[in-house]
Amino acid sequence: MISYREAIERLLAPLSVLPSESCALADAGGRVLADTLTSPLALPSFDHAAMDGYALKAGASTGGGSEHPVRGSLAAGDAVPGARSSACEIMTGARLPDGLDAVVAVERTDVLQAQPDGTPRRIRLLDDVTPGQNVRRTGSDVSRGASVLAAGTVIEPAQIMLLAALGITRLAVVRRPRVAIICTGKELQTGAPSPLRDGQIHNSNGPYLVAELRRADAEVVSCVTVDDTVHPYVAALERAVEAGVDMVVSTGAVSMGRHDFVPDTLRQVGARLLFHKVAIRPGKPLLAARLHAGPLVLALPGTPMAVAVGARFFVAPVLRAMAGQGGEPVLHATLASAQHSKPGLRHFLRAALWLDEQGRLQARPLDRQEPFRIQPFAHADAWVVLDGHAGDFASGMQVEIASLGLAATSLSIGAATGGRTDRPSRCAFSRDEPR
Ligand SMILES: Nc1nc2c(c(=O)[nH]1)N[C@H]1C(S)=C(S)[C@@H](COP(=O)(O)OP(=O)(O)OC[C@H]3O[C@@H](n4cnc5c(N)ncnc54)[C@H](O)[C@@H]3O)O[C@H]1N2
Ligand code: MOO
Repeated sequence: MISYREAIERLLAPLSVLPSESCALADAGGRVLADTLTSPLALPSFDHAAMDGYALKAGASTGGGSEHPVRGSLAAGDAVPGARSSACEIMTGARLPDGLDAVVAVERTDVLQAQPDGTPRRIRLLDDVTPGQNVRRTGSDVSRGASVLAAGTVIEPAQIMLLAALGITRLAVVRRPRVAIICTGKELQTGAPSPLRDGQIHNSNGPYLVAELRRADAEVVSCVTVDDTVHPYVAALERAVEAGVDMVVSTGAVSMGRHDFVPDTLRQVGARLLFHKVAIRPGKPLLAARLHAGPLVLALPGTPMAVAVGARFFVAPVLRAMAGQGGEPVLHATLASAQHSKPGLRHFLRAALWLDEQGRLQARPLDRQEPFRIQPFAHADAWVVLDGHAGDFASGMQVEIASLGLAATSLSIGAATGGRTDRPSRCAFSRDEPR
C-alpha cells in the first residue's frame, strides 16, 4: 500500500495541461486562464479628476485664499483638445487638460462669481493646492504591457472587472476537462426513485459527483449506473472513450468482495494500473489506472465518504493539474479536540470550523466519522487532515484543513455550529507550502 503523497505523485506525473480555447469574457466566469495576460492598456488610461471641482496648475499662485477665473467645464467622457493654463471646472472621471496638474474639490472653494445658469466664473481656494492633488495618474493602477493575470488563474467576477476595464473581450482559457461517471452496484435502484425494492438503495454518489464536478467547472459527459458485472462496465468505459473524456470516475466494486470486479476488469482491458489501495481513511481501496486510449480512470470505493474523499483529495488535484494550476495552498486551523489516528494512515475527518474570541480559526472533527454516514458530511464545514505525529493530535495543535468541496476557495465557517462563531468578523488561517 502506498502513501497519499506517492499516490498523488504517480497520478499527476504523466498529466499535461489540457489545450486552450477561445472564450468570450461574458462566458469566462469559472474558466481557467490558459496564458499569462499582459495589459494592452494603461489603467487609468489618462490622468483624470478624482473629485468634482476645479482643475488648476498648482504652484506659487495656488495658495489658500488665492482667487482664480474659471474657464470652461469638463465632464467624464468629454474630449479635451489643446492645453489649458487657467482653472477649469471638472467632474470626477474627466480627463485633466494638458497644462493642468491638480484638482481642488468644489467644497474646498468659494464661488465668487457665477453665470445665471450656475456655471462658476471665479473661485477662491480655501487651502493650498499641490501638484498631483486629486489626480488619478495614467498607469497608476496597471501599466501598459504589465502581466496582470497569471496562467492558471480562475476567472472570478473580480478578474472579469479587470479584464473588462482593459477592454479584453475574448481570452484563451483551458478547455474544460471532460469526465464520465460510472456508478457500480446492483443495489442501486435505477428508474422510478421510490418505493425502494428489497435491498435496494438510492444512488447518492452519482448526483454528488455530478454536482462537485460541475461546480469545479468540469464537463460531465455522462453519469451511468451499471450492475456488478464486467460487460456493462466495459461498455460504459468504451462509450466514455468514444465521447473523448479526459477522466472516468467510477464508484464501487474495488475492494475485496467476490463482486468487486473493477480491478480485474481494468487489467483485462489493458489499462495501466497506477496504484490500488492508498494509506488513507476512508477510501483505502481507491484505484487509479490509465486506459490505452488515454483517459485516466479513478475507481473510487463505493462507500459515500470514500467517494467524497476520493473527489476532494484525488479528483481535485487531477483537475488542477489538467488546468495548469499547480499545487493547492495548504490551510491550517487550531484543533479544538484531541484526536487519535491510526499511525501510517492519512485520515480525513469531517469538521466544524469557527472563529474563537481572538479571531483564530478552530476546527473540531464531528462525532460520527464512520464512512457510510452522509448526514455529518452535509452538516460539516471542512475536512481536517491528520497524518503523522504517531497518531496523537493534542487539542491546540495546528492541523491541516481543506474546503469540503472541490472548489478550494469555498471554505465555509460556522455552518456546522449553526453560524455561531465567537468572533465572526475575522478569519485567520495560514497559507504556506503547496500541497
Ligand atoms: N474484507 C474487506 N472488506 C472491505 C474492505 C476490506 O479491506 N476488506 N474495505 C472496506 C472499505 S474501506 C470500503 S471503502 C469498501 C469499498 O468497497 P467497494 O468499493 O467494493 O464498494 P461497494 O462494495 O460497491 O460499496 C460499498 C458501500 O457503498 C454503497 N454504495 C455503493 N455505491 C453507492 C452509490 N452510488 N450511492 C450510494 N451508496 C453506494 C454500497 O451499497 C455499500 O454499502 O469496502 C469495505 N469492505
Ligand atoms: O474506505 Mo472505507 O470508506 O473506510 O469504508
